[in-house]
Amino acid sequence: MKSRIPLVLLACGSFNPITNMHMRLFELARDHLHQTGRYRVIEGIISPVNNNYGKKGLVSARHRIAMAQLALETSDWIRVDPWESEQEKWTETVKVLRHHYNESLRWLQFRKELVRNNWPTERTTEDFLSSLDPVSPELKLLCGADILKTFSTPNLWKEEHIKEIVEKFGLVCISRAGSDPVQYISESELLTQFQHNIHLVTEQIQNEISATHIRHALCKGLSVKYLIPDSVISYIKHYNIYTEESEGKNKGDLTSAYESTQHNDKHTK
Ligand SMILES: O=P(O)(O)OP(=O)(O)OP(=O)(O)OC[C@H]1O[C@@H](n2cnc3c(O)ncnc32)[C@H](O)[C@@H]1O
Ligand SMILES: NC(=O)c1ccc[n+]([C@@H]2O[C@H](COP(=O)(O)O)[C@@H](O)[C@H]2O)c1
Ligand SMILES: [Mg+2]
Repeated sequence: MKSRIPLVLLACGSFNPITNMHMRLFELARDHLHQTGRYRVIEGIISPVNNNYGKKGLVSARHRIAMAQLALETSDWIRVDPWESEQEKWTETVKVLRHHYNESLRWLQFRKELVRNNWPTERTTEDFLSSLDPVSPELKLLCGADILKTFSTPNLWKEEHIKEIVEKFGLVCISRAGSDPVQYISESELLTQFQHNIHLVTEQIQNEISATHIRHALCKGLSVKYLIPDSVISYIKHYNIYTEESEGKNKGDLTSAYESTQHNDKHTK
């Protein structure tokens, strides 16, 4: 395992709320990447989208992050990162990838400094030194197949961003009911060109868990037990998060966040 490329998986999305399937995406991706014999997955990061994303029914990032933290208490390798949600506005996904990539390089630099300065002397055992991986980790975007479909939605993703995602970073895409990733790739010249950097993973135990279904069930007072962790159910009940009122939030027009970014870009050039 040591000679393999260290790899970090980043999943972007609403996580409104986090579901068991969101966490399974990481387990499926890690198994698949390990089976290639080339990678060693070292970390998983969940990045809940900014409040300004403008998606229908999107509740505050404060709650979405707290719920993800509770859900991830049972994982020793996946964590939630608030950076994206703390920005002033919605951040395009490629910029979130760039941020986390730079962070992983900074962390690597920091660890190299530790070794160079021979710190901590008491723990500078063979074991400790060998745990300081000198190889830069790769960072890949982890998503469900529905995201691949949105790449062809007019005005939603910039062409150069899709190119950077599939060329520089790479994609791990998990199958999802109703989505045909092989078809989306064949229909896109760009995705076809970089398909060697797109890992398609099939979930054999099919299900149709979606956060929208969970929210709708909660609004109707129906049980969501065994679809999301008990700790998250308790949190939702405690703060009465998903109600008809919360479902009515925003117009659900996803291009509005994108258009405001375009507008700002024009004015900062
Ligand atoms: O209904 P919405 O609110 O859209 O919620 P969702 O379940 O699709 O969840 P997110 O949008 O927060 O998705 C975050 C990521 O998880 C993926 N994902 C969520 N549920 C999935 C499932 O059941 N199978 C495969 N991918 C899934 C999705 O494609 C995104 O890449
Ligand atoms: N141009 C872009 O970078 C772009 C466009 C649309 C959605 N996204 C991201 O994809 C994810 C989609 O999440 P939802 O499925 O919850 O809408 C979000 O993290 C969002 O920020 C990115
Ligand atoms: Mg979704």
